[in-house]
Amino acid sequence: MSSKKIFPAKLGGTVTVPGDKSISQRVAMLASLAEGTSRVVGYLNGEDARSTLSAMEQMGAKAEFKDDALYITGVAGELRQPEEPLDMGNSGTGTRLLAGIVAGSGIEAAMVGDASLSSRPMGRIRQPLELMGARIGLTGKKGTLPMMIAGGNLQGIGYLLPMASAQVKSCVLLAGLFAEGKTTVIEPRPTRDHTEKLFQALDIPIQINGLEISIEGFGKQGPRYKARDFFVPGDFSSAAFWIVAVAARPGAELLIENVGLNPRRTALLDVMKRMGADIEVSVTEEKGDPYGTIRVRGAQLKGTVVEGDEIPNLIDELPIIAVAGALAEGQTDIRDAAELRVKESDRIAEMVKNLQLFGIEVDEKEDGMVVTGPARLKTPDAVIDSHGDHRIAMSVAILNSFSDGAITIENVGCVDTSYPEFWQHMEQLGGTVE
Ligand SMILES: O=C(O)C1=C[C@@H](OP(=O)(O)O)[C@@H](O)[C@H](O)C1
Ligand SMILES: C=C(OP(=O)(O)O)C(=O)O
Repeated sequence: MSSKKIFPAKLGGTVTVPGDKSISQRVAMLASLAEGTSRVVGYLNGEDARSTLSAMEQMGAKAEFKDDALYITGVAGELRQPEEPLDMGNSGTGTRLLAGIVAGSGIEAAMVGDASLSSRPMGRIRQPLELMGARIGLTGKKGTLPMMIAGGNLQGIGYLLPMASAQVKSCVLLAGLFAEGKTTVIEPRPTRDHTEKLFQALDIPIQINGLEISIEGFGKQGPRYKARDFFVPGDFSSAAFWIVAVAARPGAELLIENVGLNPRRTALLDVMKRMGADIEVSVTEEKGDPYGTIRVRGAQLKGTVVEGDEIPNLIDELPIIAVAGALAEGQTDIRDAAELRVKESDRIAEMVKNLQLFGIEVDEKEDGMVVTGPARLKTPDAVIDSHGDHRIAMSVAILNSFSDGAITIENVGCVDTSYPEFWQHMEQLGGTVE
């Protein structure tokens, strides 16, 4: 089990974060279904993106990395039945989105994953996929993996999402590509819209009317569209760690280039500005999934409330927002975020426990937490276990950069799922990691 020792440090400088995990995985799936070869620049070289790509290769797509780009040759709508179970590793996004595609096609496939993924709820995709006519078996104890999918002959449905989840929304829309008739999903709150943007880029007919999204299915022969080139911007969720590390330290400065700026992903910037951070954004490309540059100058932060419609647009940033809360003056109150309990770990329980180890005052709530700062950090003697959750490992590493002693974080291999260069970038920005 790998571990890292993190020393206190004032972080700052210039960094380019690796490709967006959500966009990379959607590009892998959609380019694999296309007719012809797509050239993809910026594809994330992380484990989640790799397991999704391997699953597509098992079903007939061809993928090759050449001269800094990924070339994906698609199956023109007709997936091949995989001979082995699809191993989705640690990826909730890969599993839930791909389940929609497999259910839509006429093939049968099994999906498996690591211990963390095998504890995450899959009933949320079984319900709409069964309503469309697929057969889904969840053989795990509590509606969890392994999953058996027998697809084909789907009918379009109208579906009101029971929770704000871009994964469930995208699963239904991807299955809808293969259905007879129209599929409509209605979201309770706006969530990331990368699937919709990629459908538009590929000229797949999609109608978006506020929170209601519809597509006309291609029917059981599967979707027919041509390959194209894709650019994957840097992952805002990876940039978030450095944004908080610098925003919370008066005098520090940071420049992040070529980073995704989709407004359904960047609510952290609004939160940080409310907390008093000095942040400037400049958009390089507005079309499709926007991206550009973020400049941050550190300040003494103050507490805020994070709740409601903001939550889905910063869902993966909540562990690092809890860290910002610990460094800010007054209370930071995170609400409406019960979904955090079913991520790679129970992120509410894990962050509460970890903040308490540093001596920070924090109250656990069913759907969030209240953190009181500014904390005088007490470097824990104990080693901290990430419990296999990449965002917990990286958040604790940033928190310790504000401490006055070294800590050891155990079980850090998980960081490779989304950000393999994280430790190297920490050193590049002035940190010391052993
Ligand atoms: O659609 C996506 O790419 C994602 C959606 C979110 O999950 P939910 O849809 O479960 O909220 C997010 O937490 C995950 O990291 C990526
Ligand atoms: C929740 C996450 O990913 P996934 O659901 O794809 O495993 C994440 O990256 O924080």
